[in-house]
Amino acid sequence: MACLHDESVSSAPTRAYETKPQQSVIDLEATTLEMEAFRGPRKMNRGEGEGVAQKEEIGICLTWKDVWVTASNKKNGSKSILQRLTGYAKPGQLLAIMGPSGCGKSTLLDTLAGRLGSNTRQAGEILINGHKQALSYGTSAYVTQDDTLLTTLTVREAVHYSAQLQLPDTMSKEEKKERADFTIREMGLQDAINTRIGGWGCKGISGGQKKRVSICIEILTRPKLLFLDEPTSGLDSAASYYVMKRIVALAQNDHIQRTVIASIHQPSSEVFQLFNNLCLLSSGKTVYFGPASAASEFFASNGFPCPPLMNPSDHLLKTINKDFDQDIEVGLAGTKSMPTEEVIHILLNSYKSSERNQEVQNEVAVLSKKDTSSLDMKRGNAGFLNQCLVLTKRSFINMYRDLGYYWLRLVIYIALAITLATVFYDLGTSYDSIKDRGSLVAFINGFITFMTIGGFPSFVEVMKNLYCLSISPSVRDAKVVTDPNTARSKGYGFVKFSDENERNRAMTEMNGVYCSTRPMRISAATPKKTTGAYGAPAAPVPKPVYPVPAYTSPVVQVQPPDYDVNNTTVSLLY
Ligand SMILES: Nc1ncnc2c1ncn2[C@@H]1O[C@H](COP(=O)(O)OP(=O)(O)OP(=O)(O)O)[C@@H](O)[C@H]1O
Repeated sequence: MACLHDESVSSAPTRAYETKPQQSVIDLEATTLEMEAFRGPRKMNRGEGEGVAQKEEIGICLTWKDVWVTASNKKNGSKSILQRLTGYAKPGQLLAIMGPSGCGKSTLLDTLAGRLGSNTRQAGEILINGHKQALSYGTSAYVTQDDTLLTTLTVREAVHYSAQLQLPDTMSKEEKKERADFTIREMGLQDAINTRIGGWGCKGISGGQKKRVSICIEILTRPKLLFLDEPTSGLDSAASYYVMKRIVALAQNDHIQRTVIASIHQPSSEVFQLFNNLCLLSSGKTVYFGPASAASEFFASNGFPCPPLMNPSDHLLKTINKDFDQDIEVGLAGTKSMPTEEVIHILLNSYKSSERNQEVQNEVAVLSKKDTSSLDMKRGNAGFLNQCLVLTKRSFINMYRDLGYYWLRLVIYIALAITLATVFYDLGTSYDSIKDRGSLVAFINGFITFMTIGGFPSFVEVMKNLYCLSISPSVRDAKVVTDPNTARSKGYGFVKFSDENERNRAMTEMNGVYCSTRPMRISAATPKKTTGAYGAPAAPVPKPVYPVPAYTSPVVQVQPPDYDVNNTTVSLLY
């Protein structure tokens, strides 16, 4: 069974928030210095490396060779998205994936992270340190383009709660807090630590800070491989620069040589200089792969030099963007006169036959043969009971601060109670009063049912996650844990597997795998119980409400609170 933590449970329409000043660029510079000081000799936390001495951990070399991705749909048949891509990402380095919109940047990132959609097929070889292996929980992290944060929490709360949930029970609460605080500092967020995240209807931290909070949460487990999808989207050039600088600092961390792969739209020249390697795509093909600093030279050698004082990344993207080729015909494309199709053709052929391409093939061959089998791939997370307690506490804080969800409902219920009491006052004991009482009960039931519809969107989000799990042939049963009073999802659920082997396999292979928009956090839902959580009586036999169209017959069911059918269960958080 699976325990899903739902970040999206009740995002508030209106909230009060603390008025902490926004972090400025100057603050960020100060932060960098503070961070360096903070990074000085320190005792390692448990989980960062079990020993006291700091030793450099083995990094992750990711290589991919001749990767093809095709997507198919009923209307258009199959379409090739990526074609014969070869490349590598090394520890301590930042690889940027660039290209015009729709060229396949996100698809490449998803392919490498193993989170392609079900309507896609992939071919080719993707190796982690020379081995074909799944990325397990804690080894890698994926920061999506959209921030999924609870808007009512402060930065400190958001990161602390995530640390309590993600880090193993072998770490004490204090150690988890220390890790969270260190990570907040690492991302330069200490000045905004007590500011609420904020969202629609209430201003909280800035977009760049939100992005850094998302990164913070993802790197709590100290992943060695970090995927970032458009980490600078929606940010101004200064904020983009400081976010990227933090990311580079993460890659070159003292004792974890992280491998960072980021898809990026439009880097400024300063941001461009931060990239170690660049993968430039056009319509799913490699136009250039190699050191970012040599990309302009490659273009110049093919007759497309970067004009003086122009941002090199702007030049690269402008040269291979064919979306606006009709502008050439009407003379709106400035000095550009050759059709872009032709330009791309020249560059693709030139790269294919270049020494650079040969170097990349050789490097991939060398990295693929490297034996680093001692890579630690398994990491634990918090126990089931601990997760339940943390989630309940966090959910309570979220509801308490959410004007729409909690306080407005309270006011509505009080107003309704007064109205009904006035209308149905002094019914008496006559035969007619029985009908009146019946109407009153029917009205209240109808009203409460109507009010619970507000929780439906978050319920759907959790169902999506459970569906992902339910399509596995080994899954026998799944349920979302809901509030018995409101029918609203509590943000987690359970999945039951056919046997313990299947459960153990799922716990190894599915931890951290993306379902819908978030990574799953799976752990054993023990101990076996005959009563509900917190001493509640055992749940009644569940009523199936959500049939899953699968080849076995797993059924996602909605049940009243937490109980564990048997020990072949896992809890799942996201
Ligand atoms: N699962 C899919 N099914 C069908 N088509 C897909 C699928 N995934 C991606 N595509 C198509 O592949 C192309 C590349 O998409 P992708 O999202 O990788 O581009 P991108 O370079 O990240 O774009 P942007 O920069 O605008 O985000 C697009 O035309 C997209 O419609």
